[in-house]
Amino acid sequence: MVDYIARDGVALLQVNNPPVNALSHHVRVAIEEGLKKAGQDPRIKSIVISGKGSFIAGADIKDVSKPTILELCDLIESSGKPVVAAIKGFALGGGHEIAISCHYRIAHEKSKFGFPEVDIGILPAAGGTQRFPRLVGLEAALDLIPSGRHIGAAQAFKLGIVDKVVRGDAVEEAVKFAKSIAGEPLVDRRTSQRPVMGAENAFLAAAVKLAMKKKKGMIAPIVCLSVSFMGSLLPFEQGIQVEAAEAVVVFTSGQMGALQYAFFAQRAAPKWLLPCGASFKTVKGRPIRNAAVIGAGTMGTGITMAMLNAGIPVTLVEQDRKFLDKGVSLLKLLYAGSVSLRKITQDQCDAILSKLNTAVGYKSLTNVDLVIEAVYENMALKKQIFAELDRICPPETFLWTNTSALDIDEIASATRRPDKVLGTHFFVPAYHMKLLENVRGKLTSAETVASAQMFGTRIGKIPVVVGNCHGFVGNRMLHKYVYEADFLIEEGCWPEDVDMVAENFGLPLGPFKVRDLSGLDIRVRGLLEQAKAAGIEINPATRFLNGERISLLSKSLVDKGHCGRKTGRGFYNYGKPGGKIPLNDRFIKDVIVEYCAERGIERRKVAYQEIEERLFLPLINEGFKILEEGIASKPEDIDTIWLLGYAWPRHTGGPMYYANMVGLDKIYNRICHYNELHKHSAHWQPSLLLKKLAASKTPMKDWMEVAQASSKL
Ligand SMILES: CCCCCCCC/C=C\C/C=C/C(=O)SCCNC(=O)CCNC(=O)[C@H](O)C(C)(C)COP(=O)(O)OP(=O)(O)OC[C@H]1O[C@@H](n2cnc3c(N)ncnc32)[C@H](O)[C@@H]1OP(=O)(O)O
Repeated sequence: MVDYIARDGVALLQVNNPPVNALSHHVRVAIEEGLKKAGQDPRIKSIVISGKGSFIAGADIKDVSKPTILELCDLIESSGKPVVAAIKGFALGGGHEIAISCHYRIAHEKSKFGFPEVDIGILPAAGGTQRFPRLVGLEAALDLIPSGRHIGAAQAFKLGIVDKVVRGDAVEEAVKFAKSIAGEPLVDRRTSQRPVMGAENAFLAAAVKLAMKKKKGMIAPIVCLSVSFMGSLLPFEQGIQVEAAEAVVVFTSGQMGALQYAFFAQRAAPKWLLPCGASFKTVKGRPIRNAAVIGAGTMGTGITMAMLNAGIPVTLVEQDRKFLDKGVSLLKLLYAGSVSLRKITQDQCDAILSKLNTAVGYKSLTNVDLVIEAVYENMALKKQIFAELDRICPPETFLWTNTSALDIDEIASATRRPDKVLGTHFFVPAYHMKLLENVRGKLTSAETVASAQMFGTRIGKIPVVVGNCHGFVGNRMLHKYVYEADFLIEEGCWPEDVDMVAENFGLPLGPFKVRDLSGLDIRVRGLLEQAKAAGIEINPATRFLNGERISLLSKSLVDKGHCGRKTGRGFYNYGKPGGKIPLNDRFIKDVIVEYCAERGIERRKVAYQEIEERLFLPLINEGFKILEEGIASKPEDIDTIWLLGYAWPRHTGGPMYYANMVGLDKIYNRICHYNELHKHSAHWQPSLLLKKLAASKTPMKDWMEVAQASSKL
């Protein structure tokens, strides 16, 4: 766990706990033993702490509550022999706290530093909230501790975290340095003994405001701020007492469990398993050497960029030169923006763009490993494209479709290779959003799934395999939330009432602000197409479609020119087309009241609790139906989709984890209650799996056993 290597008067303690050198209990004990051994050996004059491969990525998240890192940090700092941290890779969390307890820090130029504790719901409670401000000053500490942000070695040097940045072997350099400082006094090298620079509170309010915005609803960042600030006014030992007392607050808040769950859920989600038993362990994917994207709209260019950024050569294809040129200009503009923001250099930008080819028509696609079609959502068009691609592309080429809801099997039926057809549901903007829903059809092969998962990871996404149904996992659940939001308005809420509840729950924007952003006309068009497909003519009195309650409120607004932000008015008034600040509007309220009156809907006061339950319970219920049907293979997949694709508040773990926290029996009873009241909405019919799990009180880790046993009956 920790190798002890004594050489020329220096004891090198090298942590060896793959994959990331997490500080498990045994590692902590072994470092302590090494320090004691070195302290007692008169031949040893100085000590170096390093990690094999990387430095230390922090406490082991599985046993984070064992509070011995604090003592370890004190032991390091109080050592009579100089201790030097040799940092390669990551010095995070408890690893960072160990580094700043050392008397000196030598770092490789590519190393990274940060306090990600807040993102798993805790504090740097091994003295980090007290030592760090003493090392870098209060302003930088109040920026870095609550944000959880990683910084590179160059910035760490500027801030005074590291004493020297090296290009070569950090351990060798540290050992050399440790020898050179043997016997030197350490008084001013003990971080805890320094005063806090910049302890005036002018920037405290700004830091609190920022933490409330960026880490909405999370307790740990705010506690970090207050503890670091209070500590700056106190002697170190008293600051440590405050830190310990506040650590209990975050450790017992419930958010820690949810955030730790989210951390592991996100890492478990790419590990796929199909109902046939094939899995990431048994099937290898085929690497993608080159690809083509059909469609140079927002999605197509975004997907192209995601691939180019990962070094995959891409041919961007359109049927019309004008559209192609427009897409390429947009793409070049985005890269130019990255250059001017210094996210990439001009040379990197040129290297990326050198891998971009363009084509009008599909004829040139005779030598590609993968084609991703990203035209607009129209089944007939997609089938026509797939049939043509099937004729032109080599038989082994994967044909994937970017769709957010359409039937993958029907698209695959247009080809002679349905085993190589799969849905890749990217989220907007596709070059940035981390989530990729990989949708397997009935005939999609395990090799295709494995290849899509490998591809997703390569382009920097978290890929999650889901089954084929309307809307897949994310949008299928979202639709229920959107429906209920509309019904709440019909029944008496104003848009701002509903949005406030959703935002208080932790979502960045409520459903109506989101709708204004994406455009009301889009949903209305979808609804009208659905009605047309069902052979139903919509008229002002229509309230049901195929026996299901629908709301045409958006249509009434669109008919009056309210299409959202782009027209300056939607559910809110934005002052001008393209305006960004939503204002409540009497005229919009009049439209709502008139709409209800025309349909004889009596408006009433809807309580806060009802709004919250009606927004989130149908979505959760749908999640259980998705598990029951095998559309998702584990609850972690659903939660990952919601955390990454829909900005679900991370400190509640995701909808399935949240349901488990609230209690499945309570969730089930409330769904039954609303099912009694809303017979015309199938989304209130309780999931059978939820019913079983609630009755059996099955722990979350065993839900899938119950789901699988039920599906075999
Ligand atoms: C009652 C009151 C008591 C009060 C007592 C208070 C005491 C508290 C004292 C101290 C506080 C200190 C806390 C901490 O240090 S918390 C941990 C902080 N560190 C992190 O959050 C880092 C998390 N890790 C990462 O960000 C990344 O893993 C990475 C950047 C280091 C590397 O990324 P990458 O190369 O992409 O690898 P993966 O993320 O895929 O990880 C590989 C593998 O390793 C597992 N893993 C990573 N980090 C940890 C960890 N810290 N603990 C346990 N396991 C970890 C990860 O799950 C992957 O596993 P796999 O899926 O099985 O392969």
